[in-house]
Amino acid sequence: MNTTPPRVLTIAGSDSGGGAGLQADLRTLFACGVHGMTAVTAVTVQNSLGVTGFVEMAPEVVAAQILAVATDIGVGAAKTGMLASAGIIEAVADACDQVGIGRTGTTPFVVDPVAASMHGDQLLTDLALEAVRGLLFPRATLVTPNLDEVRLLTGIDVVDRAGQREAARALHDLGPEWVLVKGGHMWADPECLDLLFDGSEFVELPGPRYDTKHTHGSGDTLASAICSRLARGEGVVEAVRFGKEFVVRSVRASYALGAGVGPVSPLWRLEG
Ligand SMILES: Nc1ncnc2c1ncn2[C@@H]1O[C@H](COP(=O)(O)OP(=O)(O)OP(=O)(O)O)[C@@H](O)[C@H]1O
Ligand SMILES: Cc1ncc(COP(=O)(O)O)c(N)n1
Repeated sequence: MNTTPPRVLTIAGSDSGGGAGLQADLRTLFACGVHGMTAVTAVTVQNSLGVTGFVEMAPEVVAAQILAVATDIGVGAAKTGMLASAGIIEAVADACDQVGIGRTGTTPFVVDPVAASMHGDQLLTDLALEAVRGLLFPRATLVTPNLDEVRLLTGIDVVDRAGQREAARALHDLGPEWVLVKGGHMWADPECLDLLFDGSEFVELPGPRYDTKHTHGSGDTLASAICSRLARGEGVVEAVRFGKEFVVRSVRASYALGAGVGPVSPLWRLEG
């Protein structure tokens, strides 16, 4: 009999182009040696040029998927991606409470507050932002906003490293245990510095900025790689260091796809 690997649940939307969303999560989790499970929130019509539409799942179906896998298979860590609406966020918060995911329980919970695609297509209604702040952030072990999401959530327009620290403090005040302010969108910075904060100590995670436009799915890849380590029982700092190294190598391995933006690739982990 083989040993059962660690299990991670992603609560996210489908990207028909296969570069982001739950497809990026599943391939990252696979490359990290983890059994991935999905609670599908929405199905997007998407390719390398952007998102042209989506349909949402009914909130009770999202909740039922979470309960089905958690009560049978078990969840070592969970993450959220595209959540689409306030109704889905309420259902996710309630289902997570029922099965011990997040700070009301013991299972690490990573909230990636996806608001729009990298092409600027909206993936969350304006009303749902308040639910992200009020219902998800206080339950999160770790939140991983990019700088556009930081602006939407806090009103802070981060343009330099001092602003990144100010934003980390403001986000921590919303209730998560840890905050990771990602620096991929700090375009003037020659590096991609991600900043981790637990309310008292800052941990800087420096990294190169590769000269490529093919970074679709980098946020999902980072959060999934982090979850693969949290599900093994690692601490947040160790898991985030692993995730950062993993995503850097995945950006380096990114490839062109279609006529637009290609995805980062976790496939480097499976080669050789
Ligand atoms: N060009 C790049 N070279 C190296 N690392 C990068 C690059 N762009 C982003 N990253 C890293 O990828 C991760 C995701 O960062 P980013 O700030 O772009 O988040 P995101 O907008 O949620 O990602 P995406 O929307 O592309 O899925 C971070 O660790 C960031 O530092
Ligand atoms: C279903 C889904 N989830 C998340 C993203 C964000 O990824 P990106 O910012 O790389 O477009 C996306 N485009 N689609």
